[in-house]
Amino acid sequence: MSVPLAARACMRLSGRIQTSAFHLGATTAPVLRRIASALCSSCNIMHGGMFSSGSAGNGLKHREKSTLICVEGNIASGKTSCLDFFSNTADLEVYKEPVAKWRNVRGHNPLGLMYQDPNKWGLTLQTYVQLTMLDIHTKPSISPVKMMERSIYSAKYIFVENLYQSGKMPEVDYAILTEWFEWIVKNTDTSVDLIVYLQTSPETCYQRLKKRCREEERVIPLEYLYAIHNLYEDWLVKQTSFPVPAPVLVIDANKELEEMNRHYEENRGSILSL
Ligand SMILES: Nc1ncnc2c1ncn2[C@@H]1O[C@H](COP(=O)(O)OP(=O)(O)O)[C@@H](O)[C@H]1O
Ligand SMILES: Cc1cn([C@H]2C[C@H](O)[C@@H](COP(=O)(O)O)O2)c(=O)[nH]c1=O
Repeated sequence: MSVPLAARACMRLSGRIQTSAFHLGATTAPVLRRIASALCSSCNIMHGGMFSSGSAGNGLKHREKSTLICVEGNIASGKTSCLDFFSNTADLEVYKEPVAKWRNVRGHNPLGLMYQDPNKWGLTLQTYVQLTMLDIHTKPSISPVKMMERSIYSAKYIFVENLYQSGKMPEVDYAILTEWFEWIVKNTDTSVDLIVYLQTSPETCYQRLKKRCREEERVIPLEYLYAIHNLYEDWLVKQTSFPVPAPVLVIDANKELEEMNRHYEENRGSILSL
């Protein structure tokens, strides 16, 4: 078999494993998922061991292969609390959203600017969010499992999309962000192995947002959380809007913190793809 053919065969195998793993038994699925994530997503050829790294042939470095879990959900749905819960787990690296960077880049606050005037500053914030997400996706791992809060995919499919659909982002800004996004996804390794979606009602998030009281977010109305919620549901539950990059595990996250933590403990294995 020629190399391109072998690569294409690997690509098909990898795709099949990724999409069907959740229909398999509890013992087979994690093993297959690990095999799938050991396949290089840039050229879809197995590169030595499970945690090997290599060059994609275009000068860009691959992420060392580990299982990547992205925790997704609306604003204040409990993502950070979920990552906090798992943060002391052995063999797991946790990456929270770099909100501190979005609030302070060299003395500027793009998050605050965007909430004050989305038309003017949406592109600025989303360009920086995309960069910081890419940074986390491509960080070489030292553990077999990596968990990150949101992803480069939700930044684009949820937040950029919301700005654009609500008429708060000019078409040219949307086009430029889309060009950047498509280039990044094609030329770097942003592959994801599992999406954990914390599903909440917008009302629950609104209460938690008010309780957290982040200064920049004081202007957020309930309608904004509805818009983000609907985009998430279309993407991850109905799967009708944009490509879903990994199997999705949906968790009802409306419950109180204690109950959520109990649920995380009881379902540790499936959440961490073990
Ligand atoms: N299950 C829960 N029940 C009640 N309050 C919660 C729960 N999860 C998180 N919170 C609180 O809600 C706020 C937002 O939670 P956080 O984990 O920061 O959400 P996110 O990271 O999704 O924005 C915080 O004040 C947090 O303490
Ligand atoms: C990814 C992303 C986030 N934001 C905004 C939305 C919130 O105000 C914060 C993130 O806080 P959360 O409690 O972790 O949801 O950042 C954005 O405007 N654009 C984005 O792409």
